[in-house]
Amino acid sequence: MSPMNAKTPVTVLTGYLGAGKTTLLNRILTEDHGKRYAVIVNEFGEVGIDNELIVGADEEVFEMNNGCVCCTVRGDLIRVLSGLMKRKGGFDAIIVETTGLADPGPVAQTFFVDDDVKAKTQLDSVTTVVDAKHLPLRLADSREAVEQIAFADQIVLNKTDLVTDAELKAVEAAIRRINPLAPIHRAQRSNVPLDAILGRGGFDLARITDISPEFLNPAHGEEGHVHDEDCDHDHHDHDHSHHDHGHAHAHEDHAAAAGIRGVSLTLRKPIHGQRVTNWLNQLLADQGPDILRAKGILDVAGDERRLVFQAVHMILEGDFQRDWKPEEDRFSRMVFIGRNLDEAALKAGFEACAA
Ligand SMILES: Nc1nc2c(ncn2[C@@H]2O[C@H](COP(=O)(O)OP(=O)(O)OP(=O)(O)O)[C@@H](O)[C@H]2O)c(=O)[nH]1
Repeated sequence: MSPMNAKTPVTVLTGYLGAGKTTLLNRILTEDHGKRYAVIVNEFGEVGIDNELIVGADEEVFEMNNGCVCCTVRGDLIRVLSGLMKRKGGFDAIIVETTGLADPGPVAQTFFVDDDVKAKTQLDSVTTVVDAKHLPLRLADSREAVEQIAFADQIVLNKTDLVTDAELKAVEAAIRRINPLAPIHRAQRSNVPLDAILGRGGFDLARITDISPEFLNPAHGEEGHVHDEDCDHDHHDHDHSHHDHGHAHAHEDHAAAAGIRGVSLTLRKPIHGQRVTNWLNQLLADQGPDILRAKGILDVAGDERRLVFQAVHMILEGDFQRDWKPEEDRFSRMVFIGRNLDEAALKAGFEACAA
């Protein structure tokens, strides 16, 4: 399962206007890490201050042949990536910075769909930079801001210098409600350790348990649970201290206003492989436009390996990966992030897939 080491990892960097993406990018480009990064910036026709960076991409989004409006890819990005991959020597990694108002969906889907891109690159993560001070406002007024959090494999919670500890916890709680899965890295001036965010395989479920152990653990509680110190660890990041549960329910309404939230489901019985595949395919076909992201690790009856899957809207990919370890507690878990999610129906559908 690792043809991926031949592929160049790509980080999609997203985040609302002014969140700190360029600050992070500058750190990536100037720190002494001995790696060669190519940066692709999409400028939406503006001449931005970003244009010293390596390559520009035009906004060119198209629908895929299946006619689903949620399935779009970036033609410009495919061309720029293909061009980069042909360069002699290549790059250790590629960063795609999207502008603050972009929907990360089409960018992420590009990596699943185009054969050439798929053969040569590997989406490492969608990394979203969030402004801790302004997030509450953005969640209330900007659908893009909510979607960027929903799509994230990991989140850089920046500008923590501008908020109190209580505000910070409230912001984390609001993020968790939308995206129960993505590790949150607190930062000032985007000073997150680069090795904590790049090359972590955040998009690839093979490593998801390394990154967010809570993903495989039984749920701590109901929807809206604020993770405690056992959750959300990034093992390289020592400045996290979640000593309490923050009870920041005042922010619930913001995410609710955009209607996007995360639902996570756990089943402690082996799953019937074909049944779960059929169910997921049907679910995504019916609700793909509303389901922004889904991820899961499944204990399939009769197989010693963990089945992992990952979806962006309707595009679903799944793979048997490493064996369950003998001492490992086996169970199946999936997370859906989207709007209009019917938790009871999802739960019933999932449970019906038991072997
Ligand atoms: N106080 C404070 N300011 C920050 C921090 N990080 C970045 N800034 C400032 O916030 C402003 C925006 O940062 P950028 O890195 O340009 O943000 P961006 O996300 O690239 O913004 P766009 O290109 O507009 O989408 C700049 O003036 C930064 O100096 C931080 O942690 N704390």
